Amino acid sequence: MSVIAIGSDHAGYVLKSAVADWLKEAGHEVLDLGTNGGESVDYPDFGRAVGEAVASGKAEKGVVVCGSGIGISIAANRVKGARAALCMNGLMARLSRQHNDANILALGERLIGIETARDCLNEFLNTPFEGGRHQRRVDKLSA
Ligand SMILES: O=C(CO)[C@H](O)[C@H](O)[C@H](O)COP(=O)(O)O
Repeated sequence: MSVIAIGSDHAGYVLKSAVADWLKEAGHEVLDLGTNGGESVDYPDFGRAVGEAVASGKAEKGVVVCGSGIGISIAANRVKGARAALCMNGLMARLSRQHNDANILALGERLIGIETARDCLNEFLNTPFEGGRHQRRVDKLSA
């Protein structure tokens, strides 16, 4: 199985812990880049850490979580090579893989329920990129 980097701020810590458990259950190696508790921290630090782990190849994919998922997805996407997709349901996560070859899933702990988060993770991990016309567009993102 693959190495998956995870990171969150304080507002995403509980969901990040659940994500870590789900990933381990599925046989993945988890690279947990923090935060490690509920004390207030800044999401840019953790979004960047996960973005760098994925862009450098240290991890195959990543998952980032904050309260809304917005701030930490912005932070991850500032790293060249990171394609973080903020998803609110399984269909968004599936499309982020099929069309965008997303390599980081962003979730908002304060906005989605635990089962929806699990659906998002399953779609993100198990859906292949479709390539074809989408490859040309992803190449433009990288250029
Ligand atoms: O970046 C965010 C909002 O776009 C995240 O939801 C943060 O987790 C949130 O801003 C943290 O808020 P807090 O009031 O400091 O807990």
